[in-house]
Amino acid sequence: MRIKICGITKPEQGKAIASLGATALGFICVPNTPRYVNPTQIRAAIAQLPATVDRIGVFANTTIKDISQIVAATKLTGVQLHGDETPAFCHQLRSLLPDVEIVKALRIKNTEALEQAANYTTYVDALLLDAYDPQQLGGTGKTLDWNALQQFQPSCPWFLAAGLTPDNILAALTQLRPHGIDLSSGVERSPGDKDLDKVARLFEQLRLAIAN
Ligand SMILES: O=C(O)c1ccccc1N[C@@H]1O[C@H](COP(=O)(O)O)[C@@H](O)[C@H]1O
Repeated sequence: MRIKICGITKPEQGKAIASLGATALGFICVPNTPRYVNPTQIRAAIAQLPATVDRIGVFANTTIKDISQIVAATKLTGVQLHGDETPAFCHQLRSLLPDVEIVKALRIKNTEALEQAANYTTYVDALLLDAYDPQQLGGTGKTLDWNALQQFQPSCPWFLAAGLTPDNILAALTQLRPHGIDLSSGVERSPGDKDLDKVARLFEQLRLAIAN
């Protein structure tokens, strides 16, 4: 299973989280949000990472030009689209950046929102399910109704996000079998300041999940 820790702002924390076992790190490229990092900060963090760790930039409601410039400047391996990007936008982005992983986040307000998934699967590498919040695009710490996701089986890989923590990850994974998980606020002291003890506890819990 892929394990993505998102909202990295400090290079030394990114390095430590990668060595604890994260397969992907996420960098928030959405200006005016609390975990925002600019391309210089992303480059500094990526310089500390082994090449095997995926580096995903999180964007929302911006232009293809903006995304492609930041990808070129930072060598991100993937982009997560966390706003209202359409399937056509994903298709266009994929044509321009064929070697970059595209993850479309769906912010789930109700069960109908899950039906959008099928419109994206042809154009993206993976989907990501996050919670809907009227004020914040992401990093809300709100959980999804895992029971309502039991039938969610898109034709592409998917990540479960939304309020996952070391304390609830086992419960989530007993109900669902996503291809990946994504955590941000659940392993933090404050926005953008990751708590390495919480990250270590997450990996202990995941080892338990694999053993059972
Ligand atoms: O984390 C942010 O600040 C953020 C800002 C804008 C778009 C997305 C953002 N974060 C994403 O939110 C989810 C879940 O976060 P949490 O675990 O509930 O705190 C995660 O995919 C982040 O990439």
